[in-house]
Amino acid sequence: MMTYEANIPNREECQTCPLTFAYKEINLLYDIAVMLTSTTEILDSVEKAMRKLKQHGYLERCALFRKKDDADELELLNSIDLEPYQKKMATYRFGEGATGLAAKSREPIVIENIHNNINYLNKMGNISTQMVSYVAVPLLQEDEVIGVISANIGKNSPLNFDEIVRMLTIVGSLFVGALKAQQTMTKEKESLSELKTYYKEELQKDYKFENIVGRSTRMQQVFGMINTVAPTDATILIRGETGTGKELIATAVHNLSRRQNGPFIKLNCAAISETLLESELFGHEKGAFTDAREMRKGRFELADGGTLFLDEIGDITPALQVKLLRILQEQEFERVGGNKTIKTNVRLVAATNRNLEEMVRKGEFREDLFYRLNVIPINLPPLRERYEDVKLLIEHYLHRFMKEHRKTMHFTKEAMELLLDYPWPGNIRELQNTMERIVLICPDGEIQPEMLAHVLPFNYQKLYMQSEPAPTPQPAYISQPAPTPHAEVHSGGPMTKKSLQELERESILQALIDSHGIQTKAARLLGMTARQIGYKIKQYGIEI
Ligand SMILES: Nc1ncnc2c1ncn2[C@@H]1O[C@H](COP(=O)(O)OP(=O)(O)OP(=O)(O)O)[C@@H](O)[C@H]1O
Repeated sequence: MMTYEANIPNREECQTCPLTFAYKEINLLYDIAVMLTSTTEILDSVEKAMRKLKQHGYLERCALFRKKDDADELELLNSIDLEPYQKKMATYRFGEGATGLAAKSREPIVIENIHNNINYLNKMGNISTQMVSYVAVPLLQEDEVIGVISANIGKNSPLNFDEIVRMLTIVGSLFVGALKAQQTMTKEKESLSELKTYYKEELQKDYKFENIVGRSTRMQQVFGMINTVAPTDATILIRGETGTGKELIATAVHNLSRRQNGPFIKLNCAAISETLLESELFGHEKGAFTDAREMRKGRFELADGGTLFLDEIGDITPALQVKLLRILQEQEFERVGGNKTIKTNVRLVAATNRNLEEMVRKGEFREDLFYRLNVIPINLPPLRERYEDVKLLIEHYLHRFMKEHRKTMHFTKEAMELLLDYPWPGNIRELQNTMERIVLICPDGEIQPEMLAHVLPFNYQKLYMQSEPAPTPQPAYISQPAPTPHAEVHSGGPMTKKSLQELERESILQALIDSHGIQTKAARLLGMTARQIGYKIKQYGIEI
């Protein structure tokens, strides 16, 4: 690093030559700028810069404050000459003392004599008589106060107040610029590592076609359909209750299509607000709204050349339905806040567990959009309608989790019957979670029915364990003929839709009791998502 300090005279020495003095200032600022840009340890460099300013006799006790995110309050970011206990006290509300006043008024505050000025609060105490003045300069970014830089000025400072204010303004902006650059870098690093984790998780998911279990006629029909339509670019609408494998099937469609080497991008339309959803779908231009500091591509743009999976499509608002229709018809759109038309080549796979036809009838979902989406409908049956797959899935997940957790176990006939008779209201997701819990909780060896007490909803076991003799494995269909009353569940007879729903209601109620009314906890116990349990609580009119 170059320094230009040698042979440069003090102000007294160069009264006749103010330019030489200015050069000295410039060189000092140059050194600080180089220091800040040549490291990633910005706060260390800030401190070094403060010491340099002190060395030159310009400033003492220099301090950099930043505005808190959630309050009009300043907190100390870095300083020199302060003890830890003094640093703790160094917070100022906007308007409080000279430092707070600088933030509030957005103007530099100069206190000529700190020893007789009420605005100098001396919060940190221990001020020497050598320090006579105090200067606090607000730091602005895009017209917002983001902090304050301050310093005490000794009796012998070679600079006058104007020069000190100028010096602090320049140094403060250098500090802020460097800190901002570091912040952006950290954010980018974080989002890169999030992306890495995301892709790692995605890779770990069992998205390979051979991992999609299903020997039932209904699932065989689904597989046949996927094989036929995946290679085309047709829009697909996957229908099915929660946890029936809609996302898994969407991924299979992508992997079997000509777009398999392109991106597979997904978005759950129910999880976010309308404004956010619009910007997630179409992206936004810089400045489109308050938080839009940078341009961001939306999912339609990111999925260019690949597949976009829109889950919970039934949840989008009428305004967004119009925009979606346009993009489906014309394959073009504009980012939020922009007027440039962007072309995209995306294959859409949508999914929902809502009754779109009824929504169309009620005027809640556009009919034209419905037909655009419903080009190829794929209906995924719930587990209760494909009883023959339950055993397969139990075995599939038992093996998978045994391998994952390095355990060896098998079910007794009775334990398997208990699982087969359970209605699996949360479908495959619930079954999968239950199997992992079983593998984790049960010891190696034989799994007895009693051991399942901790993994199946309490009410189900109560119903089941009471039944004597042990029920024979009967399919728990709603499609069973001859509905039988609830009590017959105890004797192992087929469950009626009513008894199944009652069972589900009771399981949910029990889980809510077990989790002291905390829905997310109850959902976890049942292998459901918070949204699913919320929906069921509403459906069954359960009061919390
Ligand atoms: N046929 C299947 N064979 C094996 N595992 C499956 C099958 N279908 C789904 N799964 C697994 O069940 C879990 C739930 O599946 P998925 O997320 O695809 O359901 P979903 O219908 O999209 O759920 P939601 O409606 O809640 O979004 C996933 O872990 C998935 O791997």
